[in-house]
Amino acid sequence: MLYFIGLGLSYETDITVRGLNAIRNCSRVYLEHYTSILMTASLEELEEFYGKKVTLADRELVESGAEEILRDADKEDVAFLVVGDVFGATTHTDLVLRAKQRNLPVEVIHNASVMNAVGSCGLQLYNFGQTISMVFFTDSWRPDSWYDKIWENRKIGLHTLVLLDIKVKEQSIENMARGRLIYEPPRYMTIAQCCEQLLEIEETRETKAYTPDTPCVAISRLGSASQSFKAGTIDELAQYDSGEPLHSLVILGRQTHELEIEYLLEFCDNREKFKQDVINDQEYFKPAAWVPPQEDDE
Ligand SMILES: C[S@@+](CC[C@H](N)C(=O)[O-])C[C@H]1O[C@@H](n2cnc3c(N)ncnc32)[C@H](O)[C@@H]1O
Repeated sequence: MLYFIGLGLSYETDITVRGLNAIRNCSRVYLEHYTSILMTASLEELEEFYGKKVTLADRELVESGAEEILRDADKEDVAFLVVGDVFGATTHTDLVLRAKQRNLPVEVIHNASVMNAVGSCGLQLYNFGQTISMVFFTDSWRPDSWYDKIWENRKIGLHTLVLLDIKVKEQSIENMARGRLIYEPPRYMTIAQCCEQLLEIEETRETKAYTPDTPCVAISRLGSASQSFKAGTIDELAQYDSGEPLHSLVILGRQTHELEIEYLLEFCDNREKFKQDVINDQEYFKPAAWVPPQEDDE
């Protein structure tokens, strides 16, 4: 059996009882290690807790060396662990499909994901639109296809969850070109970096999917003892020190409910200003008034 097991958001003990039991019967255990990190447990702590050796699976192993992970999964139990939920990142459906194409038995054991735990900032999950990923800009690569998705979400009044890039095993261009397997220290995008990139692309596009005054909420270290939320405009959060990773951002939609706003007021510096920012943003993005179709009198 190939088990895909979600680990939850933070602690080694966030795993479900069913997930833990499955791991204990596995002959090989892989931990996916490029889309997210378990914030409060090291590899050694996980190994001790499971009583098993755990192999870190980087992007190369999962995408190019998948055969190694799938090997003999019809004869023995193998576990592929994912921080959060298995399907909280888009990449893992590919591995599930490959296993199914080889007729390997697959079982998924779910867990909490940033995609649902984000509700603890007070915004209702039912009011979210498409999630976007913000990648680190480089001098020559500043992708902005996410901008259109924010625009689409905001046009129909929905919130946008922005997941922030992490680079845990990255080679410099020079080391890559020279074939040297030397990796840069891990990097995690901060809320301020994300907001600066949002502002830069709005300045280039100028179609006002959002403005510097659009209200947002910064979500840091969700599910850990130090989880924190900060509500403010994009401009304000571009100055915010979000601390240790991991971080996500939510750009508010126009349909923000008054209970959602009340919840968010706990997390802002100036309640009156934040309320006014929400009203101004809603006014700005208000859809054109509905005009009934003209009756044809003839
Ligand atoms: C590609 S997603 C993977 C999500 C994961 N599989 C899950 O289901 O939660 C990784 C990104 O989600 C966000 N994220 C994940 N866990 C988080 C947490 N505990 N607090 C805040 N943001 C988090 C960060 O932006 C991180 O870079």
